Amino acid sequence: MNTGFRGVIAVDGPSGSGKSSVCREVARTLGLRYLDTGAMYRAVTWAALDRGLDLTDQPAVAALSRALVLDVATDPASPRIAVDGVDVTAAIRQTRISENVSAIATNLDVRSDLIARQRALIEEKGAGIVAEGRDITTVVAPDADVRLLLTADENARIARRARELHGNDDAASLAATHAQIATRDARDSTVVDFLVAADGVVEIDTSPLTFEQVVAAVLRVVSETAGAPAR
Ligand SMILES: Nc1ncnc2c1ncn2[C@@H]1O[C@H](COP(=O)(O)OP(=O)(O)OP(=O)(O)O)[C@@H](O)[C@H]1O
Ligand SMILES: Nc1ccn([C@H]2C[C@H](O)[C@@H](COP(=O)(O)O)O2)c(=O)n1
Repeated sequence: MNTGFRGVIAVDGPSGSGKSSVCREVARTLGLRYLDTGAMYRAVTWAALDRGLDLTDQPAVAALSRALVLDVATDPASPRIAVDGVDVTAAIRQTRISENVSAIATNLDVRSDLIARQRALIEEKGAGIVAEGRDITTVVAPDADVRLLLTADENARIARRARELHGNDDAASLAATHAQIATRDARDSTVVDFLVAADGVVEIDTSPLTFEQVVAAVLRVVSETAGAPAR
């Protein structure tokens, strides 16, 4: 479906709320670009580990971030990211990156650098985009045409991630996933608020909804606030 909507859709939410999967599908449906800002924090983490940096050395990590060439491809059918010419799309999903990315995401100088890059990507080409992360509705693109917060209760988020990572949501998988998600969200929320909707941001609680229902709910909000027809 290509509706003619060419605006900016900003989406935030905690880990496992469904941002990436839902936003990719919404972008595909509306014929928009798709920006996964979390992938950019992960790419800087990959580079810092690759260079053997101490992640707590904030000035050194920020200097590295500013020096990196980040190529971000925003086709929702195949979102990719490269660091200094190395495609790290798969590598940034490794557990070692998930375990270390909060050290980078809480580095305020890295945030300034990546926020500037994200704004440039959002404005690029004059084409519309769905951008998702933790601070898109509040900091990166507070003037977006559509602003959404996807939430889900912690149990739902942990079960989703356990099924994705371990193929099931038995007790052992839930316990392993709980530690990862809760620790990361707690650290990340020290620098940005992605748990409470800011003024003007529409919250969708995805806990009781299927993936398809969430996509439909987002398209409905887009239609209501920006005039693109819902499917
Ligand atoms: N409504 C839903 N019901 C069940 N599973 C879902 C739903 N939405 C997404 N999922 C699944 O939950 C998992 C987590 O979704 P996704 O990666 O999109 O979350 P996220 O908010 O982007 O998390 P993160 O910020 O950690 O990357 C994926 O396996 C996805 O397919
Ligand atoms: N705009 C953003 C996007 C992401 N982060 C942080 C939060 C996570 O720890 C990390 C990776 O994000 P994910 O791929 O899990 O969505 O980056 C952030 O602080 N701000």
